[in-house]
Amino acid sequence: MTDVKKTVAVIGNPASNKGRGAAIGERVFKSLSESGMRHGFDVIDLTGDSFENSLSAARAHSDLYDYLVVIGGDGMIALGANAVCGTGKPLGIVAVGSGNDFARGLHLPVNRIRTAVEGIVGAIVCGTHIDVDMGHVRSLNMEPVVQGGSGELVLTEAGNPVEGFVDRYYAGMLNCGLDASINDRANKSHLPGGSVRYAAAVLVELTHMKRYGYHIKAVLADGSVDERDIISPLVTVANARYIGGGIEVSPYSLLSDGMLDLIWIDHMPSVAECAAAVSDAYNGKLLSNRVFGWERVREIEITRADDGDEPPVLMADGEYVGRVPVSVSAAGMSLRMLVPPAVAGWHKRRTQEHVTAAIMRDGRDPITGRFVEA
Ligand SMILES: Nc1ncnc2c1ncn2[C@@H]1O[C@H](COP(=O)(O)OP(=O)(O)OP(=O)(O)O)[C@@H](O)[C@H]1O
Repeated sequence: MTDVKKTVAVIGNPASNKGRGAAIGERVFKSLSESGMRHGFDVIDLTGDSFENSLSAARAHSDLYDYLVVIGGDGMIALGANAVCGTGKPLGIVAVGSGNDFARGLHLPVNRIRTAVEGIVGAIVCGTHIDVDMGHVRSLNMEPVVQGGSGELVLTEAGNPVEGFVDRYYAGMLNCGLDASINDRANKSHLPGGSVRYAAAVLVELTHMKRYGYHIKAVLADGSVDERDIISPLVTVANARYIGGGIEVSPYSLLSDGMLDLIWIDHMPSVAECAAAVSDAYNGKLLSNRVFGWERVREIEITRADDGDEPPVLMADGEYVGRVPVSVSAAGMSLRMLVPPAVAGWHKRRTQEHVTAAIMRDGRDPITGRFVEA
């Protein structure tokens, strides 16, 4: 490290895990502070009493720190990403949530606090980081604002809905249909373990799928525009690969390609097709299944189609976002992540060629996304 003393800001989630989150936060703070004494950096705590307050503190005090470390699940990573995206300040993560899908996709330790802290210290000392893409979702109209944790409307003192524009980055996926309902059900479940909750929610939600009406206008990888209605139970705009504690919904996602992956259910699936899709989702072959459409997009507008049901409240990284109409774009290489040298090396090795090989294996055309007929 250089002679100028650096500062690491830490943000935990004291409310998580029935209060265990506070103890985990203290443990990480203590451990990082001890390393700081050895390696010459300071540690400060910017944890607030809510998601919004922690995010505001991270933004308002950005001049006080050189690195931000968040402790928790995908929601906390979204908090960190929205605080430092586009600033060049590296984000470290101690993944101790219920899903931890972004950390999993990055090959970072999951639910291993000591290893995660050692990795962060190693990255600071060695100066290793990787730059990754983010999804960026913005409202096209002023809409009622929803609470991130519950999806309930935010009300004025007089009880009227507060209106505003969504403008946020997401690391994992923007869930616009059945996938948002699954996420919602899993969040409210009392079953033990994030992946068990998610799998149970998948099975329930598959039994009453709706035909949501979306109109999409997407700019594809080659610059061409795809505009049409999609009447479907599921539309997802993925930046990263996993959701629900390890379900690989977007196996072709590459965090350094400046693209997002649009995935949707192409036709109402039969029971047999649903069963095949569930099994494919756990072995990385979901998109070999003809129930799903896939397209690689640079940006996309999602509005309400004349036909179909009203899409639910959208979710991103397990948090409620707001309703369509929205525009979504890839913010290429906009988030700098603190990763130890071994993880930085793994990312260099996962290239476009690997992804293209998986697309061809699944029988799709890498440009159009359509299945290539034999
Ligand atoms: N300081 C805080 N006080 C209270 N609640 C918070 C605070 N920070 C975040 N939250 C809430 O915690 C939830 C997200 O927690 P987190 O991402 O750590 O865990 P998780 O949901 O178990 O993880 P995963 O998304 O990986 O399943 C959100 O609903 C968020 O609004």
